Amino acid sequence: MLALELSKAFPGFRLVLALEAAEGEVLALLGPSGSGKSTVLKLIAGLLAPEWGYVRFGGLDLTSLPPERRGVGFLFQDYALFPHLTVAENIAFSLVEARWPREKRAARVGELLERMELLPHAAKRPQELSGGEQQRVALARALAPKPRLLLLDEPLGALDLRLREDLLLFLRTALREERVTTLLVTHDQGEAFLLAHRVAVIREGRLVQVGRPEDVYAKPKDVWTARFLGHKNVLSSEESHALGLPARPHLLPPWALSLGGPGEGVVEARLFYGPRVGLWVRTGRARLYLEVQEGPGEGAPVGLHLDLTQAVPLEG
Ligand SMILES: Nc1ncnc2c1ncn2[C@@H]1O[C@H](COP(=O)(O)OP(=O)(O)OP(=O)(O)O)[C@@H](O)[C@H]1O
Repeated sequence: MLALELSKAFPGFRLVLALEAAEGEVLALLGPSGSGKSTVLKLIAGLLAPEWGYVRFGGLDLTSLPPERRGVGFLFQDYALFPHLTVAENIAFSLVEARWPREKRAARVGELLERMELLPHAAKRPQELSGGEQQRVALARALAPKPRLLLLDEPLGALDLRLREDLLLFLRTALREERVTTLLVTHDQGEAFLLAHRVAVIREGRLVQVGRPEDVYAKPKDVWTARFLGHKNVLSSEESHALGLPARPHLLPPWALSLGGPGEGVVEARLFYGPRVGLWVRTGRARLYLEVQEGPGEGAPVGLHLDLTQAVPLEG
């Protein structure tokens, strides 16, 4: 198990955080830019020293160990592959350093080349690879020495959208197959939801909420978290009251809205996303968003059915 309690201050910023992750768990640290996610990873890796606190992993206190003795693998945003080494040599690099015997090394590299679908590229140099392929090599290199704890900082950050999607599913399988305890930093809630067993939402150096993706999404703690997780129907106290809910902020989750009922709304915007259509509907009492497979055009009158029993009260 990974357990940590850490505090670190920079001018204008303070991190105070306690977290736990089970053996083999993928835990995502999800927060906006500047919330302190990378700082947490650096503290765990030993690249920064905390003001106070500890990092324990597998019954061992890592807090005072230098980075190289922590048994932690990491993949940071600006991963740099060694340009003069082949793909296979890049992956083997840390195994050579750690003095793995030749046969064991070859077997592990072969296993990772296969798992990462890099076999055809084994003898190439990094500059002959696409961005996505390079990213897979970097991941294989981080996994090679079988770290017990893996730290990933925006592992898909530098890639374009389509590559991100491909690699996302790939990474998901790799982490689960390797069963390595992983802390993953991202500002993208979709990425966190897909990759992680649990998500820790971080804001301004503090933990806001932690839980399974499904639970955090369905029951965000407060208005900020609901918005950050991508919810569109976050009602103010006034809007809640106008809809017949108690006068405090509420979330209407997507499953609380459907088309139908008396046509008291007007489609203000119709957003075509391909597999789905987003509709912003203005009613006399609120402006609400829902997604449907097909929907009426802008300006069309439309009925909205709201299931208010699904409304989630939010802290302000
Ligand atoms: N070495 C440093 N010296 C001073 N301030 C720092 C240092 N490192 C980070 N900070 C500040 O600490 C805060 C948190 O930074 P951090 O990099 O942890 O955020 P983040 O959530 O990882 O952001 P991003 O998603 O943009 O990488 C920021 O305000 C940043 O400016």
